[in-house]
Amino acid sequence: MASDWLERWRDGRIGFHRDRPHPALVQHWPDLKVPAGTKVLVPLCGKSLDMRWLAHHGHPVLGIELAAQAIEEFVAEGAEGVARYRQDGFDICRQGSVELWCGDFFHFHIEQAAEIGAFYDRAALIALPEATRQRYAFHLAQLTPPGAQGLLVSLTRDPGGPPFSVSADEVRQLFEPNFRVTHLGDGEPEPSGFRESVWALQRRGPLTSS
Ligand SMILES: C[S@@+](CC[C@H](N)C(=O)[O-])C[C@H]1O[C@@H](n2cnc3c(N)ncnc32)[C@H](O)[C@@H]1O
Repeated sequence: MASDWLERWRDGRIGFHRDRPHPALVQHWPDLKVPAGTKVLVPLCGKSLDMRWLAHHGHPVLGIELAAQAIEEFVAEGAEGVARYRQDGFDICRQGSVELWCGDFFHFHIEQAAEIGAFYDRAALIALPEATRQRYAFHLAQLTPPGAQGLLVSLTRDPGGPPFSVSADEVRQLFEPNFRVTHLGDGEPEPSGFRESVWALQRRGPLTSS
């Protein structure tokens, strides 16, 4: 629920945040061969430094995040000036080539996504309960044009969450209707019982709802 996430940010319970770019991004993004200049959608972006890594590698970034606090912390930790504006009900902060839309990912629609050509999901799918994950996969498909490439960092764990455990079968079942799905590998099991899995997704067309 939205209020739970806002509370987590307020209380500093953001164990998911990493203080350096995610190794799976650094390792696998170059293999996707997404041309520099392609705008990357980062759903449920938090204040992830992965966005700065993508920007540094020539990609305009569009992050969407519920918590204004996360966005303020992101821009406060950056060196460049910040432009602020409002569009279609979202408050937007732009810093360099990173624009951060504050609001609900499910309220972000195709008209606003016109220039998006790629996407990056680390800890977005797995932040959502099972019933919402189907909606997420379909919404992501609606926002991305045929041919768009993306990287997904998912996770399995003992029951509980968030983060929620999303099996390989579920990743395929969620995304295969609208994406070509390739399993790139699994991380080492962590002492916490978490184990990440990394996937390349490529948007097919046209859109299928099941
Ligand atoms: C597990 S964190 C991951 C953040 C980031 N991707 C990272 O790797 O650090 C999930 C984030 O999604 C945000 N969030 C949850 N539901 C959302 C929604 N419906 N729309 C936008 N952001 C959402 C939360 O506030 C939280 O910052």
